[in-house]
Amino acid sequence: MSYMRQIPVREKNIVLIGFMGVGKTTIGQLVAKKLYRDFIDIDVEIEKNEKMLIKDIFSKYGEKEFRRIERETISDICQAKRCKVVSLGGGAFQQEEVRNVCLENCIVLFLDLSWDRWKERLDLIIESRPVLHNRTLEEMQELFNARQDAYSKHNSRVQTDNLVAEEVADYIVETLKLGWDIYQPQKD
Ligand SMILES: Nc1ncnc2c1ncn2[C@@H]1O[C@H](COP(=O)(O)OP(=O)(O)O)[C@@H](O)[C@H]1O
Ligand SMILES: O=C(O)C1=C[C@@H](OP(=O)(O)O)[C@@H](O)[C@H](O)C1
Ligand SMILES: [Mg+2]
Repeated sequence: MSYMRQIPVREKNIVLIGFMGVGKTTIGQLVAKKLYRDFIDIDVEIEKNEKMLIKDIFSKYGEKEFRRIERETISDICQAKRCKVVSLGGGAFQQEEVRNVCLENCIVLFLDLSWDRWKERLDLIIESRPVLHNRTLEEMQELFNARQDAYSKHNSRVQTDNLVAEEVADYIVETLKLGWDIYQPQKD
């Protein structure tokens, strides 16, 4: 086993994962403010670095290239930074390298939302999420279901169905402070 320097828990980045539209960006910002930490949204980092919107990266270079950029951005940030709150894009955790780097270096929180509640948010998010374009609702549900396996690798899960964003953020802060429900996921 390679030698790895342990990161003190209170310095670990807090990483939010979950399907697109569950609230990672909105809630990540709130959690960062409540914990007096900097907030990093991986999609915003990518847009800044590439000087392009995510949907334009998809249309110009394709999803495969977006995933490469996404993987490298997450890997760099999760290894180099401390004490941040980091929101990933909803597809990032499908990549094994992303899961490994996050679970080895950070506290990974899964924002869970039921399919029925998620459907109600579709109009809010569809325009800026190219992965949803040209898919029927049934196909979106298949994608939603197919991704749950990757999200099951986390250190804690927050069920968000009946909570507004502020309530989810408060719950996360309490969870972190009191060490509720923080566990190690099973290995792949
Ligand atoms: N807990 C919540 N309850 C209701 N609406 C929410 C909640 N969290 C986020 N939203 C709304 O859902 C949409 C998607 O949120 P966003 O933070 O961009 O999600 P993600 O980053 O996971 O794709 C936004 O319009 C946001 O205001
Ligand atoms: O789930 C996905 O494949 C994606 C989710 C988006 O982020 P959010 O989860 O923040 O919407 C963004 O990274 C990109 O549009 C692809
Ligand atoms: Mg987001």
